[in-house]
Amino acid sequence: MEKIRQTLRDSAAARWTALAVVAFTMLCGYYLTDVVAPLKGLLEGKLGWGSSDFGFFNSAYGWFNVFLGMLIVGGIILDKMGVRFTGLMATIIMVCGTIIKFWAISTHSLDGQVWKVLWFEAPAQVFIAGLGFAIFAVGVEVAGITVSKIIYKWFKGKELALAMGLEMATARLGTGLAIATAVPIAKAFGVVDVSRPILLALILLCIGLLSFVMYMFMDKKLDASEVQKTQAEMDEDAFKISDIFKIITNKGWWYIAILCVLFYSAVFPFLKYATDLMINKFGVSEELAGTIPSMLPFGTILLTPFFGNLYDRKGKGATIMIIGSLLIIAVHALFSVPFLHHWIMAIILILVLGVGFSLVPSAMWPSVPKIIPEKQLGTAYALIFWVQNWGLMGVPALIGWVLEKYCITGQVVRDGLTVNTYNYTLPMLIFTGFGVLALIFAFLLKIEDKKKGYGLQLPNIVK
Ligand SMILES: NCCCC[C@H](N)C(=O)NCC(=O)O
Repeated sequence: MEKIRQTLRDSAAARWTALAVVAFTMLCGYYLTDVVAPLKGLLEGKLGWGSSDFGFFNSAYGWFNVFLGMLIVGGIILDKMGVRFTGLMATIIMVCGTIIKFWAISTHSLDGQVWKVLWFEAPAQVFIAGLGFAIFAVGVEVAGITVSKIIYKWFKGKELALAMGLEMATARLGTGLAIATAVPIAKAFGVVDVSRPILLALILLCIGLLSFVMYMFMDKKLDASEVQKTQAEMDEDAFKISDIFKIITNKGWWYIAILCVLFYSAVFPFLKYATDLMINKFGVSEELAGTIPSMLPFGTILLTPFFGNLYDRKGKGATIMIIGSLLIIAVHALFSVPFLHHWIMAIILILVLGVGFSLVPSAMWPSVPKIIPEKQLGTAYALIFWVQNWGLMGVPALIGWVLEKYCITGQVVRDGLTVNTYNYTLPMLIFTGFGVLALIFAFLLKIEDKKKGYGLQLPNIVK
């Protein structure tokens, strides 16, 4: 009887260790991504950043990923050069971008300078910090698609959605820690220093880089344990530029990409303003304001793997995405109601948002390999991230602009610093609108799945 060949993938210890190592790198990346958001008030009071400066800085996340198409380039590099090269390149880029951002926030050499670049006028510090963030964002996004491909490599036909859910949960731990710790770290030792949390993030990222180097050894071992392909098979499997055309002419892929941009636009940009929302609408003190939004990522830490596991075993991926979108709509709509301003309500809504934010990603990312073949997977994920980055870039800037133009209600002195107060009804209605559109695309995806038989409603584990 022919013996079934075992590879390193078949060792549960090896594949879960590989997951833990790359997930830690993502945790470090997400910490830096979100560490500035809770500092909005301090940036306004200490460094003179207005809401539109803050929105402009946050939009830098997409400058290179979107306009220079760096994410797409990253996806192509991933499919051509493999996960080791691309992951290492991405983590080094993250570190470089963070060094620039840290310098911009900590230096006084840019004080008083205002630059005008294209249509945008902002303090030089905002531009340079944005430049660092934009470079970092290329790294963290390319790392994200690389890690998705790594997980697929180790977990296909096994606990794929659970593994992806656990990776996202670990990354969200980075977001939660960033939101909860940024203000206390900036205010530690009795001296307010907004660059201090960024320095901590930089140190974490260097450890994340080392962690990825460790993964590279595991990846080499995995490749060595698998059946070596013949030249003909390798040629057949090689990624071709024409594959991009195949991806973007796939209706199912478009539905996922559009659902992704709409859904994430209602969550990540919301998180950037959530601390400020807690202060302005729910009257929470600045010290504690980050605690409530930080419950969202912490809530998703258990639920994303839980729903991933459910998808692996029971299927119903498209339905999971529909329910998640419904929850997002309900939460943002309730956040926009002016008379619901008790902090307990804020906690309840954030927790429900956490459920919605666990449901959609736990089903969406593991569904991509059901629609797109493995050799195009890096590019397919990269293109989805690219579409998504339009939202991650545009929506924070839009909300910052809306706040400054239509929502200022007065000024207060907090910790000796004069800052604006805002009415968040309009921004929350905008977030609700994204949820409604996401729901429509979740339904369209379900219909397309029924037509094409992608198997989104089927379990991932092959028995
Ligand atoms: N604040 C981090 C933004 C990461 C965006 C990334 N493109 C992504 O969608 N990753 C999957 C996830 O659910 O975090």
